[in-house]
Amino acid sequence: MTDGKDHNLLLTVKAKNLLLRPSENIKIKVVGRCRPLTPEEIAKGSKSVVNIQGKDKIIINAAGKEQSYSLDSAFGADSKNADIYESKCDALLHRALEGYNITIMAFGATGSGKSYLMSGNEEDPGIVPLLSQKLFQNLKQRTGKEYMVTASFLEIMDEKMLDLLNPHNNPMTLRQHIIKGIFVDGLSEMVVQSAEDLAQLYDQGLHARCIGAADVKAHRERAHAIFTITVEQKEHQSSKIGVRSTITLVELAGCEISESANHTVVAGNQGILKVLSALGDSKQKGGHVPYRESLVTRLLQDSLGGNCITLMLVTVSSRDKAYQETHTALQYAQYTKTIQNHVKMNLDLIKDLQLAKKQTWEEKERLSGQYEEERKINLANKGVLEWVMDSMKKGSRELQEKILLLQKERDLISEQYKAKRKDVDELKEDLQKKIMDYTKYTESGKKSESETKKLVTAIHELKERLKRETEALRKIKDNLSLVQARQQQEREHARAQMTGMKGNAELRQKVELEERKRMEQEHKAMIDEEMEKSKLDVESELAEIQMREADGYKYSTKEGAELERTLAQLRADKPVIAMKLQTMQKEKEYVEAELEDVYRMHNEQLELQQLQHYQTFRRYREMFEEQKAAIDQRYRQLLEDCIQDSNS
Ligand SMILES: Nc1ncnc2c1ncn2[C@@H]1O[C@H](COP(=O)(O)OP(=O)(O)OP(=O)(O)O)[C@@H](O)[C@H]1O
Repeated sequence: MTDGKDHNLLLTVKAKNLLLRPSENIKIKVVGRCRPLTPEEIAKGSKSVVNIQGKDKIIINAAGKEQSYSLDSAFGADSKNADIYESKCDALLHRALEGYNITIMAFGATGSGKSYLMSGNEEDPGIVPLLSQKLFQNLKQRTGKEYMVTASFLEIMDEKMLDLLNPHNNPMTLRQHIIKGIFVDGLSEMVVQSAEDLAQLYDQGLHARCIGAADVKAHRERAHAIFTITVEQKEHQSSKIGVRSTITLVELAGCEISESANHTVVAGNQGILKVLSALGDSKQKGGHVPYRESLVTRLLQDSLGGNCITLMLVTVSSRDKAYQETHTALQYAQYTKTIQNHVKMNLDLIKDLQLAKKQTWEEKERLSGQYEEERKINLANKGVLEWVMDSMKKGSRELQEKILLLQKERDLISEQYKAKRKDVDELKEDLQKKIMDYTKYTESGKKSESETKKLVTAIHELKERLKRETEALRKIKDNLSLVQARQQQEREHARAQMTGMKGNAELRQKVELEERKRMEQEHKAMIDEEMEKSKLDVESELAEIQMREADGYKYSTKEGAELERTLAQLRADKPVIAMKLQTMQKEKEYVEAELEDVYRMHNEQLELQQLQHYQTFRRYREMFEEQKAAIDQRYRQLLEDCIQDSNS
């Protein structure tokens, strides 16, 4: 046994040995893919201005100019994703299995075909599903080797990270390790057993990308998605890890050039573009590379100029209106072509170099199991409980999509509601202030007719505006309630399906508990908001009474004014109480349904137990009868033997 100090020393020495291993210089390969015009673009009269010449040239013929870009390879509009995978990516997978880190990243303007290329569809599967299939086919053919495959899926948007496989709110930080390189501490790493598992995780992660995004397109323009597969291989029964490789599959945010004259680049990609320029632009080469300016460049530091074999897939649209974006993407592709990576094989990572205990296979399996439970609950928390349960059953896509769409619609309306609510509150405050000013003015005794008229007109105009805005707010709220009700209906529907699910009772219970908590939180927020609104309503009514009094309106008695105030308070309290009742009713119904489920499940279990008891009883009876028959037989035999003995 070594103590902590010796262990660290050993680690450093071994790490240094690894670092001293000679590296190979390999340039980043850049492959272009021009997508065809979509049917909608054709219908709108768009023209194609991009052509492929030979095997590696992309020609843009637009704005009266022809410009040619030379890449490592180029694929045209009629190419299939599988063509690109077979000729450009499969060899990289083999390098990964030898122990190299590889990265395949899709880069291009918004709508240029990055998702189509990386994810594809049923007829034309993308690079990620194709690579997943091939990975397991290859691993299965490696006799005498054990392997462990894990996957993680990260989204980076506006410098924030989201764990797409397990959307938790725990902190995640970028860390650097002397052997492992840069990694995200806190990101879930799931152990996968088959290509199907891997494809399902990827698919679920893609769904999670859209959850809660009001505008999916805008979201994807700004968000990077990084799917990482790690493969560890070792000889059977060996304690050495042997070969470890990381396969990083990246879909970068769309680099959009605005159609305006100043051609600004959207923020999502600025970090990447700066790094590509610093590494590849001959005018900037040799200078500082701003990796640390953005999360995505820090994370991809090894892929761009480090220890990794990298393939960049540049996607462009052939659409005439997109020609400027196409030029820009290809310009950066030219820079990328010249970037030199320094690649080493990740061999002989013996046990001492494992990243603490977390890296043992057993520990990874254990953690992955833990994440699996946690991620279902986290996904359920995001309002997609039914989707999680459903995708476990592998079916009913329609229902999943419906619930996701409703969630998005609800988020969108909630945003509208919040914005309108803010306007209305501001107007109310403004009105109160104006009324107060008016009261002070009337109390000052220096009344002039024109000034009074001006103040009163302003108050009336404000009141009219407030009325209109309040009406608009009410409509949005009705809309929101409608979507909420539809969502509730779908949930009930899914819940009914879910209750048909046998087994996994513990998980179901956990998910149900989370769902109930979520509902209670939602209700609390609704009530708080209604109370806040009621407070504002009362204040505004009181201000009005004050104005009436200032205006010389005489209540018949002093109590009259007081009564009016109390009435205002009660009027405002009414909707709060109604809402409390309504939410309590809903919670009651939910708990009743839950109880019914438990009762039914309990009965089913009871029946099952009775059946099992009966079967056990029957088995015992059979055994007893068999033994009784055997004893009878033996007794009879003994008797016969005795009779024979006495006769002889
Ligand atoms: N090779 C292709 N063949 C046929 N259609 C394609 C191809 N590539 C992309 N498309 C179509 O072009 C449209 C835009 O593609 P896609 O969504 O993949 O672009 P993107 O670059 O991922 O966009 P974003 O940055 O907004 O996510 C989609 O309708 C897609 O189906």
